[in-house]
Amino acid sequence: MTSSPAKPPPHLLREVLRLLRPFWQLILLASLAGGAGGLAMAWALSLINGALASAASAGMLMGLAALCLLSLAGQLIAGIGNSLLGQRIVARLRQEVCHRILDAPLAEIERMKSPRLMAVLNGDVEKIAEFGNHFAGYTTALAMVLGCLAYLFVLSVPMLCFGLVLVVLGGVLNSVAMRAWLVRFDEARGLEDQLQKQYRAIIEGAKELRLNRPRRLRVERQGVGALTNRIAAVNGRAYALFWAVDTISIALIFVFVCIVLVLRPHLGIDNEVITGFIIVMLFAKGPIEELASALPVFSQAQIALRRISTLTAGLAEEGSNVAGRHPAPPFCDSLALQGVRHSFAGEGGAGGFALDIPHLTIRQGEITFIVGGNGSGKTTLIKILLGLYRPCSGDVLLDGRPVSAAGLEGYRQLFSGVFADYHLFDEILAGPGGALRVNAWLQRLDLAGVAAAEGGRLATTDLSTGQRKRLAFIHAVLEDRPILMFDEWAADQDPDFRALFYRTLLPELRQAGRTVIAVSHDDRYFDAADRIVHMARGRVTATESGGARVAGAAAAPLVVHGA
Ligand SMILES: Nc1ncnc2c1ncn2[C@@H]1O[C@H](COP(=O)(O)OP(=O)(O)OP(=O)(O)O)[C@@H](O)[C@H]1O
Repeated sequence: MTSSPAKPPPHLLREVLRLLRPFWQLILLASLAGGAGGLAMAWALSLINGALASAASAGMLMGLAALCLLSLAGQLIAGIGNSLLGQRIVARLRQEVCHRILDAPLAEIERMKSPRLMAVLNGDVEKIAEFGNHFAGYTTALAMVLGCLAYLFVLSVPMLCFGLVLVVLGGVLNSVAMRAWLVRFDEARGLEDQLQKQYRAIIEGAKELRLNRPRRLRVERQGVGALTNRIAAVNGRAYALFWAVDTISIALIFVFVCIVLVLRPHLGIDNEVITGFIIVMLFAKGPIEELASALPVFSQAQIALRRISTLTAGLAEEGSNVAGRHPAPPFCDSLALQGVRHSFAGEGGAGGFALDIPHLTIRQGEITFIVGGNGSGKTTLIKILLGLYRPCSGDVLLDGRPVSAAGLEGYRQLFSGVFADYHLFDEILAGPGGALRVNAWLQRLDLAGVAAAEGGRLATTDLSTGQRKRLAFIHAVLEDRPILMFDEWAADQDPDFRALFYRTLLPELRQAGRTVIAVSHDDRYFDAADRIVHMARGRVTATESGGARVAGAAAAPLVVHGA
């Protein structure tokens, strides 16, 4: 079972072009409309300038009205087109990031840690959404500025040169400043990753923080307080720089207007050209300011896009095509691990962990318990058996045949279960007769009074810990998969439900032809298993038959491995 390795992060420009490519028709339409609007506006400015210099004729006024209409229509179409474009790109980006997270091997998601993933989903994607929301305004402003330059070109080449010098000066100034504020925004973004951890602590640690005042003060002052202040200071410096550059850019416009006025007698350029230049400069001030205000948002979007590309490139793909059909393969005889080794590297001086299973068989239609001390590797073994972790070496065998990478998605469809750190979905995916079956199970597990189900959706999942776990059991059973896995399911059930689980539910599942793999510490009920796999320090130390098939079945002897 192999996955394609993580790729190096793509070049930013290539990434932007890749995102834009599917929308080229919309981009073309919006650009043409924006360009036409900008040119019409430039032409209208020239008519206004002409009308100021001489009396306006009726034809000129009609032409001016037509050009204004054309300019407005161009702006409208470009605005709507670019808004749609911005929104579609953001939607595509959101879908892509979610897809990459869903498609990545579980081990990588666990390695990335949820605060980092949440920071990308909530922070970076939203930063790009913010840029996307203003995208139409920026492109309209750009069309206006280009239209103004076009008018200057028609008006007089020296005036165009003045305009271009102004644009180049402003551009150089902004790009130098942009480099400085990119560094600051990047630093702030790094701090935001740490802030996500603190957010998680104040939400998930709500109980502990209310009980422990010194810890709460630590989180509040040294965690959230210190981090938010540092982010504010770093972002504040970046924005101060932006406003300084913005003010200088606007001042440049006035300086150029003054220079032209002062030099007018020496330039030998007639008055109409000079007034045209001044009108254009003052008109272009608004769009130029709008474009300048785009730069910090653009810088932040650039950082966000780089982070998203680095994250998604860092996530290897399993290559599972979930859109295709992946029926579960038949399961007739056994699941087995053959020569499986898997290891976790230790972090910060910790020793790491290695699982080493030369051979292990789980028989179809049996109840197998996996038992052992904390940290002995039971959950890791389960994740390998269910195809969630790919072992570093060795094979997972289904009915004696190795599960290939291509068959992995189908193989996983053989299982449902309740993990120790399960997630309770509020929609129950039960097949035909779903509602009736859900209600019957709710009755049976004493949940009918607290958790009603309507249209396959649970009215509430705000229940006690044990009740939530029973709901998770209902989810797992109603998925009708041939193999069910329970990781310490009964640990938080009361004695009655614990007994129901081991003495009634598990035997019923086996009776119905299901295979059950359960991690358990309940040695009182070990006799409920057909087979017990003992683990210690990442190895299977013994397998023995339980007492489940009592009534005359000769208990197989304890087989001690590696003794
Ligand atoms: N994602 C991971 N990254 C690094 N180490 C891990 C990871 N998951 C588990 N480990 C390490 O592997 C070892 C075995 O963990 P595992 O969860 O399989 O034990 P377990 O037998 O299920 O324990 P418990 O009975 O406490 O649930 C532990 O020492 C743990 O620190």
